[in-house]
Amino acid sequence: MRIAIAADHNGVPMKKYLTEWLVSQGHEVDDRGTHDVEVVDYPLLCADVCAEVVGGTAERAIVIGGTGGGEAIACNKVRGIRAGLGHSVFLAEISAAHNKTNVLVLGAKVISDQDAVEITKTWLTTPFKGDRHQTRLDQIAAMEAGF
Ligand SMILES: O=P(O)(O)OC[C@H]1O[C@@H](O)[C@H](O)[C@@H]1O
Repeated sequence: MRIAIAADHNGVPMKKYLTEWLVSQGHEVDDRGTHDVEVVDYPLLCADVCAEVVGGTAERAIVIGGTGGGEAIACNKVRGIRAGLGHSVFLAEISAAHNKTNVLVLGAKVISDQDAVEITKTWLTTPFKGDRHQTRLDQIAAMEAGF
């Protein structure tokens, strides 16, 4: 899978760890930064990777922040993006199965690097359930179009 990844200054080590794992699993990873601990503004990073997903150069994106809270808000402002916080394997499973998220948001201050791998593995491999969940996604898409 083609995956775009970004992290703010809080998530750089986790991004490196997760990217190495993703590549070891055969994924094509586009690392959009940031690359050091200098403080950056996460909305710009979110906009960048979300544009990749919406534009089709990446199938999915992963964004890592401190908690991920701000990143989730920012990503969900982009038309066509469904971003979900992945603070546990259960959340990641529901995020994929119910919400068909195309962006996974992680918090480097909330979970460990090893947790991030397990959460990402679940998110990438859990199929969308469709059915009533598709109805809700359609309703969300209609909201997005209307506002
Ligand atoms: O590290 P600072 O700049 O204080 O705060 C940024 C973090 O605040 C949260 O919304 C985000 O998860 C982001 O990573």
